[in-house]
Amino acid sequence: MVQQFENVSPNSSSSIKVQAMQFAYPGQPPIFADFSLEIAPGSRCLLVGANGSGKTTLLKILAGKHMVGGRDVVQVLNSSAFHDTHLVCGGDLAYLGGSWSKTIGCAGDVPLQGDISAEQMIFGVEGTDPDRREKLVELLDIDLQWRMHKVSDGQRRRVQICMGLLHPFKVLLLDEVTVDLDVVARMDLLEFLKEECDQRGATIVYATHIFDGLETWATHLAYIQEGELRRVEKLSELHELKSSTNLLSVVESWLRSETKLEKKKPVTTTNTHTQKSSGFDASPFRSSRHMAYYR
Ligand SMILES: Nc1ncnc2c1ncn2[C@@H]1O[C@H](COP(=O)(O)OP(=O)(O)OP(=O)(O)O)[C@@H](O)[C@H]1O
Repeated sequence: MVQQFENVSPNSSSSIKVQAMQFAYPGQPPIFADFSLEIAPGSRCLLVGANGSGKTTLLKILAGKHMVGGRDVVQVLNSSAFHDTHLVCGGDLAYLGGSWSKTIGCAGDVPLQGDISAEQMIFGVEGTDPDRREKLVELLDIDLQWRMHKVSDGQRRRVQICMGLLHPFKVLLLDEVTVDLDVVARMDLLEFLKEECDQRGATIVYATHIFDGLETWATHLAYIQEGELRRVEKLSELHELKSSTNLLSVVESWLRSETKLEKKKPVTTTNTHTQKSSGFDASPFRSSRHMAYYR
């Protein structure tokens, strides 16, 4: 069944449309078996779930980094996320995830670092509007003289974010990129992204474990458990949020109840089974979800 945000009128086209998607990494059981989701233009959707639940995999699929099914299965802006390369090449679809390494290459086992300035990185992106570039450099408080191999993790992250936002995207996929930012940079960036949605109708999907300040920022929330879409709702209609102090405690209670369900399983089995399960349960390798911690 397709889950759709309630503010999408039947006639409006979705920015993102996933229909009955199946996906597995080679040699692995499927992460997504029958996954459907629609996101309306202008939405700021938080993607939440436990470590290993499939958030990064979903964002990468939406970003066209994995080929999944036919052309109709994963659609972004009415085009195939994987097949229609103009989406990414033209800048309409932007993905910001992962973190930059200081290493730009290696000679045998020896890592090599290049001496490149922030200015060279940012001005190296062609076809950008100088006013937008200046606004982003100022917003992210970037010193164009920074040498990229000498800056801090947060400073390097600012340059990465700046480059990713230079083109006025229509759909932006964010995979926990604010993690290294200080609180001022993070709040300023969130405000900028909100304006992009409100003023230009851009759509943002943001996977995160940090919920500070997001109660008023996000319009929607999608919750994934082990590749299954458990909830997708307007934030203003999330009934748990009305009786909880904040989003963090709502998501915490969801994830804690996942753990409780799993821990209950061995209790219902026979003694022999229980003993085996207990031994396995004590192992750090007991499930892919827990394996996520060791990556
Ligand atoms: N390249 C890969 N090959 C095989 N399995 C993978 C690969 N990448 C991720 N997985 C597995 O896919 C599942 C989903 O991983 P994914 O990275 O999408 O989770 P996540 O929700 O983003 O987790 P986190 O919150 O830790 O970032 C996990 O079980 C993970 O071990």
